[in-house]
Amino acid sequence: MSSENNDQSMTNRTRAEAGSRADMGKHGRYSTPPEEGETSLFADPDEPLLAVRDVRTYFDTDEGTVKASDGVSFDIQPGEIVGLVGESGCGKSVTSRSLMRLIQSPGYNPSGKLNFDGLDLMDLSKEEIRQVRGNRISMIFQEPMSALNPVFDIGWQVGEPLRVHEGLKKKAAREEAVELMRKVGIPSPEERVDDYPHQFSGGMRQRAMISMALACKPDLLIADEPTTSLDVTIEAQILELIQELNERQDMAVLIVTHDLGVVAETCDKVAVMYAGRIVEYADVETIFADPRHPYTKGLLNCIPDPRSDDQDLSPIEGQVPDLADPPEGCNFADRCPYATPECETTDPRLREVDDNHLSACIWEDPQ
Ligand SMILES: Nc1ncnc2c1ncn2[C@@H]1O[C@H](COP(=O)(O)OP(=O)(O)OP(=O)(O)O)[C@@H](O)[C@H]1O
Ligand code: NI
Repeated sequence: MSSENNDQSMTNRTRAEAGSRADMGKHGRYSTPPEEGETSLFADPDEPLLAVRDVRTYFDTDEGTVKASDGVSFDIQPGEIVGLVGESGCGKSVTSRSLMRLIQSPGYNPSGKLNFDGLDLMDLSKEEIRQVRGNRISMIFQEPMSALNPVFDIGWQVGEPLRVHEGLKKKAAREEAVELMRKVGIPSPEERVDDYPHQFSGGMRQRAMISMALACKPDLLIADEPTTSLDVTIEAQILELIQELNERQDMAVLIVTHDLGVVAETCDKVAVMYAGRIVEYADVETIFADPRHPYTKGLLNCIPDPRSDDQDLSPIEGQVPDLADPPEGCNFADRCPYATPECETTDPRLREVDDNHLSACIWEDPQ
């Protein structure tokens, strides 16, 4: 991994030089697109827990190839909470599921590199990836019933990863399940351990799913809209729980959400996704204080009223491009108030516009 990092800083330096030679316009410096196959992100990269590089998740369908994720790159450092945010249909769930190789649809055609602590997850066999899933990387979903089986009691299910990955016997796994349930705030866990999922409320099911995901102390938890189906009070409690576990266990979290409020409250870093691509990536303060990509600026201009029920991000005029037939240049150009003729023809790639701040706009600071 360290040799890769050296390569990264070299290619970034080359890119910075290319940028400084280029024109200055009213939107700041114009970037020379990096060479195809260049995968570096930061000039001074830390050692990430997960390095996602140029991940493409294509689906071959009758209507053509749907490019649900199209060259996605970002890092997750150990113990950090990263938010993956964007409008509905932009590819957040496909991206997060592809990290765990969970997609099994016909026509599924992935590529790219997923370096997790020295393992290339893309290259692992089915058996090897099973060893990682639920053990070193766990996932929780919006709808807990999709992860919980209605015919087994909660204790059996929470203890399952311990039986599978750590070889615990039934009794020991059940005892451990009670402790895990206690840890996530399920009251009277020694009694509730025998309940079935339908006997749990929505919030308690979400807690049960989290306790199952945490059983093997994963290094990374992927949470896809973990609070979307919950009311605001329960949502706050679950987010607090995720943050607490992140701190206590030094567990990194990728939290997928369309809610910028969730991002502001919980995340250290933010990856903004638009039409299958990461368009901006920076720490949370920077994203809110100094957004560079016009799509991020658009999202922030339209933060919905917190008192309203409608928290969807659909404020920017125009339509998301057809992922089966994306435009030649920037795929946000036709909705972008700052677009210039160059934007129609140049495919913008993610590049460093400031220290640890990436944007996929050809302009460094459009305004
Ligand atoms: N199996 C599949 N075959 C073809 N297209 C698919 C498949 N799965 C997802 N897609 C398409 O990929 C795109 C991204 O979907 P995805 O579910 O990742 O979006 P999302 O950002 O998670 O949206 P939401 O916020 O609504 O959950 C969508 O256009 C979707 O129709
Ligand atoms: Ni989704």
